[in-house]
Amino acid sequence: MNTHGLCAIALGSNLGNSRNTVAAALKSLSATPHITLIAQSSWYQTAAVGPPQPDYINGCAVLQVQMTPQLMLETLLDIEAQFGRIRRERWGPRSLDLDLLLYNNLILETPTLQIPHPRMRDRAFVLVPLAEIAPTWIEPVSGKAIAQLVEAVDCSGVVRI
Ligand SMILES: Nc1ncnc2c1ncn2[C@@H]1O[C@H](COP(=O)(O)OP(=O)(O)OP(=O)(O)O)[C@@H](O)[C@H]1O
Ligand SMILES: Nc1nc2c(c(=O)[nH]1)N=C(CO)CN2
Repeated sequence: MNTHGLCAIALGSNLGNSRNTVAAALKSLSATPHITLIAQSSWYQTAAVGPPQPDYINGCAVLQVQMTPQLMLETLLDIEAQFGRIRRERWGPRSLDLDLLLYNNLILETPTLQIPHPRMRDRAFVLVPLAEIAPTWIEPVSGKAIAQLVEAVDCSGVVRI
């Protein structure tokens, strides 16, 4: 049973005042009991992947947590709800999206939680900010470091702001 560890998370928003939302969400997470902010990336403006929609603001953080992966997911979903996310179409616009990317070197597959996040390896909007703060972290499914994974994706739509 994993009761504590180092997590990487991704933040994204493309509805409302996205810059304020992602910054406030990270502040709220950092102020949560049993969570300590270790590192935060810059914010990026990124071209939307999926259906046509406005650009996103994306970023990543590394957090030390004293909670299980499941409880960490619930914490992220609670904060999404607090920031008024309306769940609509898959991959559609959202006021706040929080994804649990990595938890130590854990591989976990349950119906409600998959770690590493299964789509992180293909997503420049995740890998570019994560490479800033955790380049040597090994993504355990591919066995590759974040710095290696970022070299394999097209980063042209990801601009630091
Ligand atoms: N590692 C993970 N991080 C966040 N949510 C996860 C993870 N693994 C599984 N999920 C599940 O995915 C659900 C959230 O799906 P959501 O609607 O945010 O998908 P999405 O943001 O549209 O797409 P994507 O998952 O590709 O970013 C959560 O309720 C959760 O149960
Ligand atoms: N650039 C970008 N595109 C996306 C994003 C995101 O965070 N950034 N999130 C999505 C749904 O999770 C779908 N598409």
